Amino acid sequence: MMSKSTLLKVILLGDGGVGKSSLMNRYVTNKFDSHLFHTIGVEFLNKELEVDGRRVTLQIWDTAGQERFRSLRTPFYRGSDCCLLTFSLDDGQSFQNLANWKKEFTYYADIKDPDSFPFVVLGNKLDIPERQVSGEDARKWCRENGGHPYFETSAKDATNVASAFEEAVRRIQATDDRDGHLINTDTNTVDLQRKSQPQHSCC
Ligand SMILES: Nc1nc2c(ncn2[C@@H]2O[C@H](COP(=O)(O)OP(=O)(O)OP(=O)(O)O)[C@@H](O)[C@H]2O)c(=O)[nH]1
Ligand SMILES: [Mg+2]
Repeated sequence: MMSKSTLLKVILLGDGGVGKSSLMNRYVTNKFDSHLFHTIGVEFLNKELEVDGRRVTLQIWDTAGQERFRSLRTPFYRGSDCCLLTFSLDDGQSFQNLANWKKEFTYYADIKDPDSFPFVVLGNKLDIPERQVSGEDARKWCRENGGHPYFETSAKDATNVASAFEEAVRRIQATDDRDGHLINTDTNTVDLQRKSQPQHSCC
């Protein structure tokens, strides 16, 4: 008999060029492309993993960070179980914009209680020596904006990428254990007590 696997939707948000697609590709396919094209709209990839003895299917949604694609990405926010707010450590403006990304997500995903929603913050491109954002400033922002976990990652050399996605799963599980839940991908049954339902829409 197959064991149960839970489907979890995590969404990567952040300015164009911070490395969202690269983080997803590194995690799912273990590859890195130094000349990746900007994303248009959204794309997603699935990854099976086990966290603390529980099997999950992580559905990672990668969105277009450029402002001109705003209307193409926002319809896909609903049903997210966790939001990965991403900036680049060599780009101070992308860090400044985290608050806007959080606001955009909270509005379009229709999050009723942002304080208890699992956000994880990623400072990417750790491998680049010219930093514009210190770990101290990033941690301070996370502390003051809801106590979000913070990871410094490099999609290029794979630093902390798996740990960041695993933390996303832990945060979701902690929230779900509190609220009651879930979707079972083997039986396709839905627990109607769950607050947010994953959606499987596509363009
Ligand atoms: N040095 C370094 N370069 C990276 C890293 N992650 C991504 N890049 C590069 O940064 C550029 C932008 O990366 P993407 O993954 O396309 O960025 P994105 O956030 O998906 O951008 P949009 O799709 O426009 O929203 C690419 O040339 C990547 O190769 C990293 O960790 N280190
Ligand atoms: Mg992209």
